[in-house]
Amino acid sequence: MSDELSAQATPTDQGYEGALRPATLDEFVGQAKVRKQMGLLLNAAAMRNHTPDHILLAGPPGLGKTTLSMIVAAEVGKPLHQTSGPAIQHAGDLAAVLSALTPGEVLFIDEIHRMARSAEEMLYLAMEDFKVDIMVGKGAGATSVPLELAPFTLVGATTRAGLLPNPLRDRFGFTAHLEFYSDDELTSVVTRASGLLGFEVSETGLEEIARRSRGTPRIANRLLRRVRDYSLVHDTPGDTAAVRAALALYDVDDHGLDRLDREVLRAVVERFEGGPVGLSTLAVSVGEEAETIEAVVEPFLVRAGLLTRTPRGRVATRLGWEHIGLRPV
Ligand SMILES: Nc1ncnc2c1ncn2[C@@H]1O[C@H](COP(=O)(O)OP(=O)(O)OP(=O)(O)O)[C@@H](O)[C@H]1O
Repeated sequence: MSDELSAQATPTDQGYEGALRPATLDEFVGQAKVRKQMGLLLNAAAMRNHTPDHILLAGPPGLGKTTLSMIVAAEVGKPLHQTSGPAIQHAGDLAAVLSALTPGEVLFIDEIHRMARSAEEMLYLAMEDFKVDIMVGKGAGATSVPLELAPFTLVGATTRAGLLPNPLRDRFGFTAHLEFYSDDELTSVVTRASGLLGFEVSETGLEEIARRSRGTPRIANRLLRRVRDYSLVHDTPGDTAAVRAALALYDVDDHGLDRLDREVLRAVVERFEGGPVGLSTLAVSVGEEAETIEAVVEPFLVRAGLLTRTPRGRVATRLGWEHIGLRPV
């Protein structure tokens, strides 16, 4: 990028995802029940001058878990310390993170279901009593030393709440289940984002983007940025025609299915005669991780009424067959 351009371009100009992130609960679109529950918990803690209770945020990717963790830190006016389950592979890793926390700091652990078991058990005591037992020395001479921690608020995020052991899940004072967003909510998301980007899009164009964003704000903002690129390169206004042309270029169909969604649905219909088919068999047939299919693709296909999950496996619905252009056998 040329120097003068890089000097002028701000993160918002660049349209980086983070630059569009809501900074307060008021700016956070949708999830009305979660916002009310979270607002109550934060206000009550502030009135008591206490650190808020620990919060678990569960839901598919891109629905606002990281955003909410940042909002919690902003609302309590304390620093946010971010890490992730995969980065905590030993109890020592967690002890280092916890002992560095200052009073009232918010600790965000993304993908908390992927933390090492030894660290998980250390977290139980830390969450409940703000202390950890550190093993000092090795072998017969090893001793356990209690370490007092500063009071903190843990915000855990997971796309697989079912994988969390009960002792960990039970220690969260509040669990928020983030749902997919409605088309109207996503229209608000992209209306706000287009204003931040200074990119004017017609109302019907914004509604079209929202309708094809798989119920997910991250995707809505990403599609908006692609339409913005298309509009710039082709020197065309952000109207419905530009939206449709840009989304066609990026293989997003009328219902918001992307290439992988269609591949999975087509595999169930054509290779497994509509199902039932098991998750691992389906994952192998499309060359994807089972976790991606289960956490990203399926929740959307099920919500769109194209696929159902049965005890015997995944089954395509009549709508699913028709979406592929076939009739159920
Ligand atoms: N409720 C919302 N209102 C407006 N924008 C939102 C909302 N939720 C998410 N976004 C936008 O979507 C982007 C992705 O959200 P975020 O990173 O919080 O998702 P996530 O659930 O943490 O995803 P992952 O599980 O992949 O970490 C944010 O940068 C933000 O711009």
